[in-house]
Amino acid sequence: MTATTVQPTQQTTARMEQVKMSRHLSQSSSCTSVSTLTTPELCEIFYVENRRKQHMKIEVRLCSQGVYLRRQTETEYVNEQLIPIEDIIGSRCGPRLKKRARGGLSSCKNPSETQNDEPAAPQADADNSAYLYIYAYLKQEKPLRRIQTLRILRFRSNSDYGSNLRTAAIWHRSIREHKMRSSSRSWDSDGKQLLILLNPKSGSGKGRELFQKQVVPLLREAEIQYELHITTHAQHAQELVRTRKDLLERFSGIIVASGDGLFYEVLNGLMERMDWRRACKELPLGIIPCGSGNGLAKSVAHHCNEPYEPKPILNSTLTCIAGRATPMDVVRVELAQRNKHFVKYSFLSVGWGLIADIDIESERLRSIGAQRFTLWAIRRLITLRTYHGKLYYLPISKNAATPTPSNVPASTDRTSDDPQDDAQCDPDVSGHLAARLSLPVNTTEFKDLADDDPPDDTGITLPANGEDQDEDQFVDALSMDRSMYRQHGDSWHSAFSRRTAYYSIAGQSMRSNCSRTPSLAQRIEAANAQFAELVPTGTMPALQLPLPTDQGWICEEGDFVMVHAAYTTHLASDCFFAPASKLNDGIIYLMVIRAGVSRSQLLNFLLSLNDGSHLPEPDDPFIRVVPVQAFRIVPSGSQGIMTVDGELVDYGAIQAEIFPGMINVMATNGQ
Ligand SMILES: Nc1ncnc2c1ncn2[C@@H]1O[C@H](COP(=O)(O)OP(=O)(O)OP(=O)(O)O)[C@@H](O)[C@H]1O
Repeated sequence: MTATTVQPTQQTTARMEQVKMSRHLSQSSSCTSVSTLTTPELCEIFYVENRRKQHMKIEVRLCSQGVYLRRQTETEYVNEQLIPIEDIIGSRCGPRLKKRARGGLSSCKNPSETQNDEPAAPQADADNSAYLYIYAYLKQEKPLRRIQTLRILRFRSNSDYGSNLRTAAIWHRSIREHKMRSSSRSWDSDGKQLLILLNPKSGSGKGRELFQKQVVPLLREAEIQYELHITTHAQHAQELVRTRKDLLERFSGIIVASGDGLFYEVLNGLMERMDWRRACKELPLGIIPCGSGNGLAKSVAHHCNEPYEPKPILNSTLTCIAGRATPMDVVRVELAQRNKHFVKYSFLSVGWGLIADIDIESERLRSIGAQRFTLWAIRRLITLRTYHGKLYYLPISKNAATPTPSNVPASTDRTSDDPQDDAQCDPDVSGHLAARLSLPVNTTEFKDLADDDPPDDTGITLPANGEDQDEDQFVDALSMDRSMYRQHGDSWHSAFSRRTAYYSIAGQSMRSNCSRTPSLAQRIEAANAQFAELVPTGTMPALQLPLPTDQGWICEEGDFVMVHAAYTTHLASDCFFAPASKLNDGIIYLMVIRAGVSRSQLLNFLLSLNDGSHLPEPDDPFIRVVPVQAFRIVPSGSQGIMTVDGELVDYGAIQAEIFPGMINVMATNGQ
């Protein structure tokens, strides 16, 4: 018979198979209701038999908050569980899956292949049931972690597989619709896909394998279509993002499966596009940490109150596929390189002195892993260097007008304003739900049976980490798009050539003085307007020009052990550098350490970086943290190390200015 769950009077027979519960079949009646939402609430009764041979009735409801399970034994004891819709990453319906395949199937496929990925109908004499697999990663606050959970519903009311599948498909579709409503973004809307860029050389060089084992199964469970590109050389990702013509038409977001270096390439590739403004607004960026530092991935997890360790790749993938995005600040960095000036866009840090030295010089010890930082820090402390130069900064003031590129979305994080979010985060939501559904209140938490239950072939022993994945399919998917097109205006990548055209200087515009005819003036106006569209214009004068004296700029000259600017909480996953930072606060945290600081104080500072307890006392004469919106460093001499987002740049004058909320990053608690 057909269990069309939208008919209130219809009787259904159904069965649920659930974690480590033994199989049993029984008749049940259906209860159904139609919510005020377009997507109906679904409700069915399933039966299982527990280990003590007790028959248990399980009511399963699907509503906008999630999947609600209420279990009742013959003695009327009731327990319940709500699997929140935001913790469900996807579902799948079809014939019964082999046990190994449930936790994550196969691997990435060609998009055209995945279109036809409908499960094959079973043989005539085989099981005619259709199964619904619901994949969830339940968030637990204390300790903060995600618990992998699979619920399997078995539909077998009808004698033929097709009818059972249709019933299961109604549930599958409804879960998808509720999920799309709750997440507010859908990575596959308008037939778009996610673009995933993977650096096979990042970190320990196992990025490709880790992606295949940990990321692919989750993408599969979430039914996310994607196009994977594996970089073959440095700058590859930047070139691809800069030149790909159909980037916005084809993709709904970009995920970087790598370290911070590849994210830096992607950000700069986006900013070098003629349509950078639209790209920043419409293409959220995600990070899956396969590198050695992984400062951004840890900062995003911190921002979202998501777990990171011990499974950073799995946790970050869940964040990327949650279907939300939150604005993040970007810093425009202008630097000199062989007498030319360049602009780079940064999301993490600018470093001069101690930490930049340790980061870059310890590269030669890369083979020993993260301990290279500790070893080199000791060496640097013994042979402590100081650098002479000038540091200019513009402190954050309430009245200060931080540059906001026009048309870039307002930098408001709507997390806490969203009433739906509040409802979803409410730990008592299941109790509320029970009350709303007029359920008994003497409930306890719904628990799976103990782990030591012998796993049967319907039980769930997770994770199944893709052991059955097909290596060939994976290789097939590694297509590399080499389509290139010439951009208009070659010169616009260079800040120098931009400046020779039209460049805003501290509120004024540099224009040709020989414009006597109105038509020329109009042309200049038009060109200026066009230029304003091409690059984000800030408030700082160009690097070689003096800073204004009347706008609150402060200058310090002297010997420095370090000046390190950060705009995310973590510089690396174990370096909680700027604890007060928010992804979208428009603040650069400038850590300044002056010469004269004792070695013991420095050692203490470095050792405390991992938990954020390194911050100085407010009256510390040597170490200070200054919240600024822009700064400039002019080092004396030509020997030293400077980094932008951990990448080595030419040593010399450098300046930076923050653009609040210029890009969007994938998050679990954003818009
Ligand atoms: N196929 C490749 N071969 C060599 N280098 C590459 C390749 N693809 C990208 N790169 C470069 O490798 C650099 C480092 O990459 P990435 O940041 O991903 O790893 P990492 O340095 O280990 O991590 P982190 O930056 O978090 O410390 C990037 O700057 C990028 O330009």
